Amino acid sequence: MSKVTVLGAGAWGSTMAQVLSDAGNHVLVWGRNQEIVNEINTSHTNRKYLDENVLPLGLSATTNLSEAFEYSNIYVLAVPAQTLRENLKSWKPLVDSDATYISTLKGIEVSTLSRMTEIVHEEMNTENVALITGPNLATELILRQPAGAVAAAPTKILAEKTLKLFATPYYRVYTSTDVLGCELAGAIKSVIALAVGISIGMGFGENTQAMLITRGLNEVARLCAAHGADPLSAAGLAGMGDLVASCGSPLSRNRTFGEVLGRSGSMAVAREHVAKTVEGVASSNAVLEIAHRVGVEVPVIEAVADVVAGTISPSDALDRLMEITTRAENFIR
Ligand SMILES: NC(=O)C1=CN([C@@H]2O[C@H](COP(=O)(O)OP(=O)(O)OC[C@H]3O[C@@H](n4cnc5c(N)ncnc54)[C@H](O)[C@@H]3O)[C@@H](O)[C@H]2O)C=CC1
Ligand SMILES: O=C(CO)COP(=O)(O)O
Repeated sequence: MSKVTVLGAGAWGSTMAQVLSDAGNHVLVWGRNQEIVNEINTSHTNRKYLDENVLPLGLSATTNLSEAFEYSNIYVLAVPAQTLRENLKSWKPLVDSDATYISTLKGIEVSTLSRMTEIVHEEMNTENVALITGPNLATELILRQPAGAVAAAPTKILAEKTLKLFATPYYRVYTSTDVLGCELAGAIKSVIALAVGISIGMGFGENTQAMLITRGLNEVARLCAAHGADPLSAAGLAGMGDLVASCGSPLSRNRTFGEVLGRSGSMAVAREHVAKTVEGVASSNAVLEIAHRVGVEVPVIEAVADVVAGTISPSDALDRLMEITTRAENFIR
């Protein structure tokens, strides 16, 4: 049993806090919104993000950063990807120098093309950084529906430590030392879920979705291989697992955003409809640039990045995808 601080009181921070609490840890959640923090402490709910679900009664929350960082030296990060660096900079004077950081984020920083664990390395000057990722829709996990995840860290010891922190009878956590592959897979799935959503919004069915998911998986594997990561991470929970969950579920915010975008053709309408964290929108161009940097072709990701940028319509993007000359269907090439 450990003491753990969860940084972020949105859908995912609150869900991770419940899992950690169920796993027997003492958990304090930090959030910036006083009303939400009060609600967690008094009625044990977070209605804005998690409807009427009742959180563990032992779970408490604070807006006080000093209190949050004094509480423990295990910090679970659950803020949006694009704010992580500025958050870490402002938290730095308060953190324990021996702290362990566990990222739960699924995005790429637009301004630097950094992965989330790279940002923690850079800003906090530590190697003690793990991540937990996989097919984990908050709205299902908060109901304690059975789910699996992968805890990835640079060392087996840290990966095992992360597994032990999170594992519960309903949350099966596997380990990996392929941080790069697992993290890239998590960021890319957000983009592929947008592609699938767009196709649904355009009125297409399962065949189109299956093609986008499978070719999207291929893009994950090729990007992993080109970066020296294990391409087989693409076939695990972080890759295929998360693609199945996010692309297959109307609960995915990325898929839902894509659906509205595919139907309306308007980013403004989609933003209005899904006023939540939609990592694939912010990250699609960054993922594309990462691919271009290593010379990997990623047509599905490119189509999404162009639609999000407004340089091509959803239907022209799909036409473009369908016109690409097909080759042998190798998994990694
Ligand atoms: N919701 C889900 O099912 C899952 C989400 N994730 C990842 O978790 C991360 C967070 O997503 P969610 O919690 O779902 O989003 P959310 O939109 O539900 O909550 C985001 C939280 O971050 C806070 N926030 C926004 N800007 C901030 C800033 N500048 N500084 C500090 N806090 C700020 C918001 O107040 C809110 O509490 C994302 O990277 C997402 O991909 C990962 C797995 C599942
Ligand atoms: O990461 C998730 C599921 O694994 C959540 O997906 P969305 O961010 O698309 O809602």
